[in-house]
Amino acid sequence: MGYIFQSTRSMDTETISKARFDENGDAILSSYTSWLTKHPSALDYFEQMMSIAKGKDIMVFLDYDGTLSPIVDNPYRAFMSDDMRSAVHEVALGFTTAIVSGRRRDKLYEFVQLKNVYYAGSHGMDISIPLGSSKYGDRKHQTKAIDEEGNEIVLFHPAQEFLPTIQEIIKIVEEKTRKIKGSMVEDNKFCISVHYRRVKSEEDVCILKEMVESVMKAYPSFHISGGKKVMEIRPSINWDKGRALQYLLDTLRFDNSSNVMPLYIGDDRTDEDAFEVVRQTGRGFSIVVSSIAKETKASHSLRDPADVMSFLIRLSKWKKIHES
Ligand SMILES: O=P(O)(O)OC[C@H]1O[C@H](O[C@H]2O[C@H](CO)[C@@H](O)[C@H](O)[C@H]2O)[C@H](O)[C@@H](O)[C@@H]1O
Repeated sequence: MGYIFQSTRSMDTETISKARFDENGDAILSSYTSWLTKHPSALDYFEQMMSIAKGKDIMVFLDYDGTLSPIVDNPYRAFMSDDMRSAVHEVALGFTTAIVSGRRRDKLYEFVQLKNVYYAGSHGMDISIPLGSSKYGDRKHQTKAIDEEGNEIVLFHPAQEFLPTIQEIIKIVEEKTRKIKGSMVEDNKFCISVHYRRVKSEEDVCILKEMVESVMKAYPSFHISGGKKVMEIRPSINWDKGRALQYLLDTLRFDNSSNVMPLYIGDDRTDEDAFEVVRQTGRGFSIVVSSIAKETKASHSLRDPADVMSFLIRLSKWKKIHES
């Protein structure tokens, strides 16, 4: 049985230990306090983190839903607050910053509306970089293009060939699931999200899942992964948010790439791939956004988007002090 996501600020230890699964279906560990010793708060450990980062080129990676905007019932209304936008803007003035999301890139830009950050949509399967900042080479799946404002950009689309099939799947899944009240199919361009947050009964959720699974049997080159009350239909290519992070580190122009330190903040299962890449680089910080104790590869934690904002504000202030 699923567990309703709830801030642990209002929960006592006994309540936390009774909870069993979060809304991803991931096990909730018994004690948040002992979990914090393994994944300390990035706010409490800020000074320690920055003493390690001093002299390095931090590159900031941010997930969107559940990290920069709180989880809400309607995915089309997951707005970012102006204060959060301004915090991200300030961070991006001091550090190279990218937003890596399951959302389609154009939608992500509509929400974030910042010109000084890089965008990787569709779980990293849609990356856009201005030509001038890209180490543009003979890399597969890269093409030059012109954006809406006439700027030369480099697009990276490793799942381009799947586009027609994705549209076909969307039509079939929409048709099949139409009767499940509250369900919603979101076209994320290179992947598809089937939402069930607003489906009232557990029985309907099961029927919906079976419907989607049965449709997808005819599409063996795709797989379904889970997220927060969502089924994510993705092409089965060797690409994820971790690979996207690596791509951005490799592709953006850094004078001394061994001096670059990735800092990734995310809340969802798909962010774990990026946490793993950060771990493998042997430098950098991975921060999970969670108010419950759960299995994660992240080194640090923050409770919720409000904590993320405080962290970002502190980070840009730190940068200003250490620049002067
Ligand atoms: O990688 P992310 O930026 O975290 O995107 C993951 C999915 O987020 C969105 O869905 C989630 O947030 C919605 C709004 O709060 C919520 O209603 C839904 O239940 C969550 O699963 C987004 O709509 C998906 O397309 C993204 O794949």
